[in-house]
Amino acid sequence: MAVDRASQMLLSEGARHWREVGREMTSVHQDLTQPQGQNPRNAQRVQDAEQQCELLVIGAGSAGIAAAAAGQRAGAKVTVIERERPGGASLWTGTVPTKALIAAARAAHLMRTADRFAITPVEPQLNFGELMRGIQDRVSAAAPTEPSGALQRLGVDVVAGAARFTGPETIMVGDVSYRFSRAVIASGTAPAMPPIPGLVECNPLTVTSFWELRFLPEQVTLIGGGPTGCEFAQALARLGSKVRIIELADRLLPREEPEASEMIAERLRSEGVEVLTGTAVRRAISYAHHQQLIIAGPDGAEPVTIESGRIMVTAGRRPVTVGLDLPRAGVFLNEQGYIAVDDRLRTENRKVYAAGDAVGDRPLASLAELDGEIAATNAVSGRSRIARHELGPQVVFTDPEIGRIGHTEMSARVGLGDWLRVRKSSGRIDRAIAENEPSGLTKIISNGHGRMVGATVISPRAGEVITELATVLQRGGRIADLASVPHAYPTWSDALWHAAMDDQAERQTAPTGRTAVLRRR
Ligand SMILES: Cc1cc2nc3c(=O)[nH]c(=O)nc-3n(C[C@H](O)[C@H](O)[C@H](O)COP(=O)(O)OP(=O)(O)OC[C@H]3O[C@@H](n4cnc5c(N)ncnc54)[C@H](O)[C@@H]3O)c2cc1C
Ligand SMILES: NC(=O)c1ccc[n+]([C@@H]2O[C@H](COP(=O)([O-])OP(=O)(O)OC[C@H]3O[C@@H](n4cnc5c(N)ncnc54)[C@H](O)[C@@H]3O)[C@@H](O)[C@H]2O)c1
Repeated sequence: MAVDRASQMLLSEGARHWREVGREMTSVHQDLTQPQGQNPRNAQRVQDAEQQCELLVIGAGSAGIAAAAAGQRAGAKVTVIERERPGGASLWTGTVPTKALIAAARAAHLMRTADRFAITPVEPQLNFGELMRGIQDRVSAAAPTEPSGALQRLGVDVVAGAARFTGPETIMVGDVSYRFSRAVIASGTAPAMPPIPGLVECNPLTVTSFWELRFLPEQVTLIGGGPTGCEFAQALARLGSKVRIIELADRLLPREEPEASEMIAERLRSEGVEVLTGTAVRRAISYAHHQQLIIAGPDGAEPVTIESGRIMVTAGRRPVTVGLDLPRAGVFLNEQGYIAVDDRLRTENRKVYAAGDAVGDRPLASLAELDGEIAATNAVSGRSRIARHELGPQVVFTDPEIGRIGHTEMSARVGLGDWLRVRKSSGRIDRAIAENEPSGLTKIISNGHGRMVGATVISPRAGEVITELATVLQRGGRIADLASVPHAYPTWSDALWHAAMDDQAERQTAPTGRTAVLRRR
């Protein structure tokens, strides 16, 4: 069967095969969608039109692949429907290629700033086309190591095409109908396009189309200063573009600690990026050879017109639900437009679960994988596992990196109220001194029982450092535990240990016990 051939192809090793699978799937899909009579294979298809499957997964991104692997491990026969390429946004346009771009940009930055190590600095010569080809090679190389490796061994059926619900237990792909016992929707997100008049006519770049560029734009204006905007702003500036970043909120990275926003804005400015916060883009205008933006600053000043260079939209993501015909399945969206689920990831249709970015919350590849696994095991084995996203660390891969787990100070005050303790230290540890790195930040927020509820680390490799705290939080979050574990010296993780030790010392020396050192709000 053609679909089985596609599935067989998926089992084969290597990045090139992924592309071939994509092409093969496209042709399978074309076969399936051609009018009957033009293709004899369709006659057979229509005869056994309704396929039965135990667990049907829509989307083969991080969440879908994890769901399929977990479902198959739990004993179900799993079918995955994917309309583009298995791997999803994380592999092809998001997590993996951005980190490859950032690594190249960092090399350029080190060359330019080598004088801080008494090495003659040089202005790097960039071959952008070669860089982009190299990034694609690295993405392809990462493909077999994605969780899809598990699918390869487990023998999940993979069907190419776009899934659409036709009822509470049925979906269509092309003209083939599938009846499922359980389903997991893992359809992900796509770049959001803010409703700015004239923007679409300017054909702005997005994180999806960026990877098709063959020349580095001389000038780029990024609209949106979240993680994507900040990572791209720094990388593009380091590679040699003249970069401007416009953020609607009054600071970059508005979901992070204000100290993180400040440090990143300062660093970006020092590397030549123009940072405009509290700024609204009123209109975009496309001319034959250039583009302009009309922007309005925070102070109620008159709007001004600026030359934008190439525009890139990094203003967030929107869930991919159009075309799924969710109401036919009795699946509904929440107020933000994401698929509404309970904490066990079940939709209002008890047979249908949803996972990953499509359910909103915290759109991260690591959490999408966790979601996928939980949704599939709950669906197949009737368990009631809860997705605890607060235990998942997240990282903004700027330089310095910003690692966070759990609450920020602000969200802790709103969410937990009284008896918060905030321990801040500059991160001026021996490793930073040895490497001549400027100070960073370690901020640990704990409750009155000495248990951590959130932390932010700003330093080189903060992504590795923060992950240690996931284990601490999982085991109850006692800061005393963190302080009691020797940390290798001199490492960046040392900053955590110092912060924990300071916290312990302060608690013990508080003259009148708890109230003396805790701030009541
Ligand atoms: C620029 C950028 C950088 C990022 N960096 C990081 C990072 O450093 N760390 C991190 O943890 N996360 C990062 N992320 C987030 C991460 O990429 C996402 O959280 C992750 O991809 C979500 O996985 P998902 O499976 O939920 O959705 P997706 O990866 O979007 O997969 C959804 C899949 O469903 C398919 N699909 C949709 N509709 C249908 C349909 N009707 N029928 C069949 N198939 C369908 C799509 O084709 C797609 O393959 C980044 C994202 C971006 C954009
Ligand atoms: N390192 C990482 O883990 C990483 C990196 C990139 C993206 N991601 C994930 O992908 C998701 C999307 O990231 P993102 O940065 O694209 O989106 P985001 O929603 O996190 O940030 C978008 C930013 O754009 C701003 N914005 C929105 N409309 C605007 C407008 N009209 N003008 C100016 N600014 C505007 C918002 O205020 C916000 O700060 C994130 O939630 C994140 O989880 C993760």
